[in-house]
This record gives sequence, structure tokens and C-alpha cells, in this order.
Amino acid sequence: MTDQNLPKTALKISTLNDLAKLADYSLMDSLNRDPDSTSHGLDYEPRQVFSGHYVPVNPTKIENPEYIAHSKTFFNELGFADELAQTPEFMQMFTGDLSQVPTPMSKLGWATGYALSIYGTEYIQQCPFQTGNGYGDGRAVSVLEAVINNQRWEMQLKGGGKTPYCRGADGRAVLRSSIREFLAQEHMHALGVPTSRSLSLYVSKTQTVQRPWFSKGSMSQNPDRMISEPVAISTRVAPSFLRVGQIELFARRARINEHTISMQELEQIVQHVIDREYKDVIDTHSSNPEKIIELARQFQTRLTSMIANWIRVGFCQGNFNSDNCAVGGFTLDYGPFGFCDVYDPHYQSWTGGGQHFAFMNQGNAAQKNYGMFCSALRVLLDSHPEHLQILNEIENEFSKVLDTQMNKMWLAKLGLNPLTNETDELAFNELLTELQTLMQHTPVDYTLFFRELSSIPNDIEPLKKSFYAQQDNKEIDTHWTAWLEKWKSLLSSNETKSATPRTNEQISKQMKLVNPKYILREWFLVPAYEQAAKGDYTLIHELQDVMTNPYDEQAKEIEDKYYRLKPSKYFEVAGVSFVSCSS
Ligand SMILES: Nc1ncnc2c1ncn2[C@@H]1O[C@H](COP(=O)(O)OP(=O)(O)OP(=O)(O)O)[C@@H](O)[C@H]1O
Ligand SMILES: [Mg+2]
Repeated sequence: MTDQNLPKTALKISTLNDLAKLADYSLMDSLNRDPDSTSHGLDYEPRQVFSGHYVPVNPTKIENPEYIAHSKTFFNELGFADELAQTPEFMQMFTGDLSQVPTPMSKLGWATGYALSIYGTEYIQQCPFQTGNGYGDGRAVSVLEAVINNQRWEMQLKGGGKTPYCRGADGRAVLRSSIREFLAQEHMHALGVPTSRSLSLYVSKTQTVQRPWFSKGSMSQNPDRMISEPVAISTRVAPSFLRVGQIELFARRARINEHTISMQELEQIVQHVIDREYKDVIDTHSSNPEKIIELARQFQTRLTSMIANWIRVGFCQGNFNSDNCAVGGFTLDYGPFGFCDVYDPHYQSWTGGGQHFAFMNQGNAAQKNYGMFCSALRVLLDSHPEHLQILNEIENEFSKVLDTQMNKMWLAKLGLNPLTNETDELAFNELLTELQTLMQHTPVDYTLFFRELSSIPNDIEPLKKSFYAQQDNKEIDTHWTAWLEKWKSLLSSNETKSATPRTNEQISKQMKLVNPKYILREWFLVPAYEQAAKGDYTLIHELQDVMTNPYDEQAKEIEDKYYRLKPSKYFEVAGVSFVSCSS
């Protein structure tokens, strides 16, 4: 069935039965099931999965689930009634119990295998069998594909229990990390950054698992004890959850002809990427090699634009391996992520993550992932030298395309129109370099600085709200005053060249649409998940409200609470300024 023929809905979806009518598991038609899998899906022991694109898995429900939150924004977009999130049927399904789902919903979910490359190097050590056949969704289980208002969505439980890829771990996600991911996804969407979305979040009232963590106030880089944490299941939603690592897995197999249909499985997964993520921009009538070329081009555009967006809002993914890099070009896996308080190009909230994934190195990390993606595609172009040549050229363009996106982003952050001549370009480059040096040297709060600048202040006094230095520093002030003058003069000369010059008020308004006022800082999240562990979800709901309107001016008490420098007591504190693991 094509998507056009599928039922559309402008109706409110108020029951699970309503949603069931929109279920359409086309993935199962177009991809291969692991031939070694059994039909009951009770597949919880680590094992090698040699072929097939997915393994049917019956998720493991959490005990005594309790509703915490759902995304009102996303529910609204999907046409879901808010009440749906607390109906017993919906809760049952999205806390991992598929036994009662109405037809034609599937009583089995699925997990997928993928490969891992870290910063452009292929790894198999993470696989317990040292073959790469045991690595993949260890705790993520997709449970539904549905076409809603002409858009196909895949819904995936995170923390839905063990799968054959669990590598001996428990298949669970704890409340703390689930809250972080749940809030962050919707915050990023509201910031205008492509991302997987959050549907719902439930916790178990009785079930806990052990995780390494830090003692209160610890400054240690490594956790010093085990703590018991409640388990939770959050559901995330995206057109697909295909990762660069997934394409790599099938390309690695095809490259060495590992089994008779390895090349075919690679072709299928690539076609699936196109269907799920690029159907609107890739001509289905063109030849396969042409489609592959276009896929590479389109992914490059999306990936570089995503990175520019990350930098724009101060986001650091922290673990940008190829298995955390969505082929759809959106943000995926909010593990050790963080939004920077202080502007620091080396900011990385994960102590084990290495500098290569640090804030301003994310473009390079993306390039490495993109390189692995191209290597995988090359396997399909072996007998097409001309297309191979084009693919190489596209890959070589990565830095240029990224620079263009970054330039566009910095111009917007600084309220400037596209530059029209070399003199302005030189002036702009100088201005930006000076700004980055000054921001780092002062140091400034990244969010506060750009938001204050967006008011186009007369002098540097308002900007000083973003300075972390305790005392006035005349020398720094002088540099800032000079910088502000330079910026303003470029701003006005840039504006006079425009056919429709904007007033300062208009410029300011536009700057405030790219420079957020509210950012989901880690020290806002800590009390929210600490309270939640005691059964109080007030702060989660408050953060949901504030952070889904990050560009808006909000009530004075919200401003006082959330538009602030990070208090000094939180600097260098484990679990607040950094974390040691991804979950
Ligand atoms: N508690 C767990 N049980 C089983 N597998 C796990 C667990 N924690 C992580 N994994 C698996 O380890 C791998 C690396 O973990 P990573 O932190 O990148 O991912 P994640 O946050 O679990 O998942 P995702 O990338 O799906 O958001 C993933 O394949 C993940 O499924
Ligand atoms: Mg991951």
C-alpha cells in the first residue's frame, strides 16, 4: 500500500482503538526478519544475529506503571487527545505490555542491529562475540508504525527490556536519564532543531535497577557508588530510527560477501532510508546509483544544517558515534548530552567522551560519521565508476558545505543579512573570531550573551549580565566596548545595502527568534529528576512548559528562576557539570 492510499485522519485520536486503525507496519514488508528469530519474540539472551534487518522482540513491561508526562505539543500535532496518555490501554502499550493491543496492531515489537564506528574508525570490540553480530538496540524496542495525517511515524520504547543485542545488560532505562531525554527532545524541537520526538513517559512505582553514580557534591570524574534507580519507559517517535551504523553493518557484510544475500540486504536498507526519510526529495524514478548520489547529497545538507543548529543553541551531543547519528539528519540519543552554560569550545559533559565530541568539534565528528556513511554507499557503486567519482566529490565538499551552514548560522545569530562583498566578509570573519576569543576569555554565558545582544544594547552594561567574572575588569570591558561598536557599524552598513532595510526593532525581533532565552541546563534537570524520584513531577511539568517556548518572554518569576547564570556551587560538580556514562 502506498502512503497516499492509507487512511488519513483529521479526527481526534481518543482511544487506542482509534490509533490502531492507523497502524501500518510497512517496515516488515520491505525489510527482512532475522531468519533465526522465533515467532514469540521472547528473545532476551545476547546472541549473534547474522542476517535480516530486524528481530521481533516482545518488550518486557515495567511493573506498576505510573504516568509522569506526555508531550502536549506532539499529541496535538498528531491529533491525539491529551486524555489518551492516561487511558489504561495506551499506558499498557507504552509501558511495554503489547498483550492486549487491538488489531491490526502487532503484539510483537522489533529491535535492529547496527555497527559502531567511533570518529571514523570501525569497532567490533563492543560486540560480546567480537564479530559485530551482537550489537544494536539493546534496550530500544519499536512497537508501532502508523501513518498519521500523511506522515509515517515509528514509535519506539526506550527501556523496553532486553533484546538479543542487550549484551548482558538489563534492557532498562532509569528515571533520571528518561526524564532528560523526554524533556530534551521536545525542547530541541521547540528550538527548531531537527530531532526525534517525545510521546510519553511512565515510571515503575516498584521496580528499580542499579546504576553507577556519584555521591552528593562529588567532584570525582568517575562514579563512586552504585545507586538504586526506578525504571522508566519513554516513547520516542521519528520517521525512522535508522542510524549511519545500520547502513555500515550491512555494508560491512556486503563488502566481504558474508552471506548469499548480504548485498541485497544492503540495497534494501538503503532503499528503506530513502522511503522513510528522503521520499520527498529523491526522485523515485531515477536509477539506483543516481538515488544513492542524491541521498549522499541530501544527507550532507541535513547533517551540516543540524550541526549548525546544535552550535546555535549551545548543544553538545557528547557521544556522536555513527550509531548515534540518525541517517534522517536529526538529533538522536540524548545520553550524555548537555547545553553549555559558559561558552567553551571544548565543552563536553561526558568525562569518557573525549575531546573529539566536544562542542565546537562536532562538525568534525559529523564529517567522520558522514565519511563512514559514504564508505558504506560505495559498496553499492562498485560497478559504477562515474557515480563513485561523483560520490567522492560530494564527500570532499563536506567542509565547504558545513562552513556555509555555519556562516549562515553565525550571521543570523548576529542579526546580519547575507554579506555581499569581500570587505564585509573580511570584517565579519574578524568580528566573529574576536567574539569567540572574547567570549572564551571573559568568560560569558552563551545563552544569556546572545539573548542580551539581541536587544541591540547601547553599551556593554546589559551584556555584562552574561559575564561569569566576579569583579569588573576594565581591560575586558574596553575590548567588549570596541567589539560592540564594530558589530553595530557592520550591522548598520549591512542594513543600508539591503533593498528593504530593517529597523533596529525588527532586527532585534529576528535575533530573538534564533537566540533562545531559555535553555535546558543540566542544573535545572537535576532537581527535576531528584523530585521525580520522590514521586513529585511538578518540576518536570514546569520545565516542559518553559522549555517548549524557549524564544518567548515568559512570566517574571520564570525569568528570575530560569534566565540566569549557572550558580558557582554547581561548577565542577559531578552529575551536574559532567556525567561519567551515557545512561
Ligand atoms: N541498560 C541497557 N541494557 C541493554 N542495552 C543497553 C543498555 N544501555 C545501553 N545499551 C545499549 O548500548 C548501546 C550504546 O548505548 P548508548 O548510550 O549509545 O545508547 P542508548 O542511549 O541506550 O540508545 P539510543 O542510541 O538508542 O538512544 C546501545 O546500542 C544501547 O541499546
Ligand atoms: Mg546510542
